[in-house]
Amino acid sequence: MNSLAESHFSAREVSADKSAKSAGYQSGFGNEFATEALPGALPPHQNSPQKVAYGLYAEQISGTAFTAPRSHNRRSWVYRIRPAAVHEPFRQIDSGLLLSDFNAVPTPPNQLRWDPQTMPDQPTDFVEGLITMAGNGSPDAQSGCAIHLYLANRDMTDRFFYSADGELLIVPQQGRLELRTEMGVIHLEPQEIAVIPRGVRFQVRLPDGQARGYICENFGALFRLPDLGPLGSNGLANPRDFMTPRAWYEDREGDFTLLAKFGGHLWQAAIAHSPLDVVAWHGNYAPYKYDLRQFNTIGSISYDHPDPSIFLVLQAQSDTPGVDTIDFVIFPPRWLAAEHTFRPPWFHRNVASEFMGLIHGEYDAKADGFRPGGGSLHNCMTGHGPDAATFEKASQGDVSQPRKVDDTMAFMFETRQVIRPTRYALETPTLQANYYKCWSDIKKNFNPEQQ
Ligand SMILES: O=C(O)Cc1cc(O)ccc1O
Ligand SMILES: [Fe+2]
Repeated sequence: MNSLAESHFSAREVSADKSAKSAGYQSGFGNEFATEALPGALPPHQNSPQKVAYGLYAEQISGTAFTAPRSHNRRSWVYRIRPAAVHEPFRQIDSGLLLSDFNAVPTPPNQLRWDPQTMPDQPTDFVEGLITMAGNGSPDAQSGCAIHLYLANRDMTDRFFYSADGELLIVPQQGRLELRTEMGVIHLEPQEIAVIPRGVRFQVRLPDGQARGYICENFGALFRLPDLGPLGSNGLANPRDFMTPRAWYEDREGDFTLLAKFGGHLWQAAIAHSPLDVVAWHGNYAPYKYDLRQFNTIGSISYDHPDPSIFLVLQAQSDTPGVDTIDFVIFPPRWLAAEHTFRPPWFHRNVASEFMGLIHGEYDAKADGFRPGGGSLHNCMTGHGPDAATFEKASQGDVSQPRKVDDTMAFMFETRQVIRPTRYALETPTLQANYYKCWSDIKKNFNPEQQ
């Protein structure tokens, strides 16, 4: 129960309303949550009574097939001022740099790396500031993902958005976000992530005036926590650290806009009320956030650098056991203790494809050039690994003592299918033309006479 339920803003008042305090969070991953902003708004023991308390409408939102196994089944019941159906017809609008067609340009097998994008000089909200960098699969196939950047410097006040194409994994890099969703408010800062489920309407406000970050739009099976296998029953991202907002609503009327990403395109409809009007809800299909600093990092305490699957936060499973369509992996601060070992990531080529971003600090495989807010892409079987400077340093240094890798947070969207950069990503001046040269100074050390 919360006191924010009485947030009845007029359209004029809302611009003065700088921040909707969160009504708090409920803890746990994929739980059956139940939350009401007005006492007694949730119907007891049934979902769809003949009349709902306070004159609310009952509505279900399903995120999985009705018949999905119970362990995967996700749906919620929302009790709202007006049903989601109440709005004018949608018409397609220009989606700018936001897209979901990844076949327009051939994908080179090159190592690719981008500098951070600079903030727009025009007022730009979260949706206007979406730039699709790469992706695979399609919303139609309900498999694959789009990798977007967002660069925003204007609050969404009268505009609301949802993606019917996929759930949105939001990774802030700079600036806090206030995510006002149908199911409650999430306050998010860099080093935290949020997931907004497919279809859930929301708007983004910028407490710091501007914000930049990354998004993985997951077209396929919903993100879930990985199994832990021999690690046992605890570790990696612990379920209790996931936070889902409590119900919060506004009763606000005006000339508003509802934006939908649907079938890879952007659509717009007039709506005369705020769709953030859910007074109570229950179920297991809801937005959540997670603080990456809570990750229980596991590593080698004997020898050799393990595969990065030990850093897996969330996975989107495919139909093939053990093969995910998307792995969301992080490289958080951690102790390196492996002896007689080359401690940074080794040289490698993988069947999976890897888009990396840097939230904060430095990444231990790259001495320089990989900057916070930038990105890199190493596709299926593309050779990569430590740059020449990192190799020199790590193959000479003392590895008899543990060393802390501190003050860093990098992440990877790793996918089963090749990640195809967009035309924009291949033509933007932020693409580093000389990235491949970070391996040019790798020396030939081979000497058959010396073991
Ligand atoms: O390419 C990268 O830096 C990511 C990565 C890290 C690691 O520790 C092992 C393999 C891998 O792809
Ligand atoms: Fe890699």
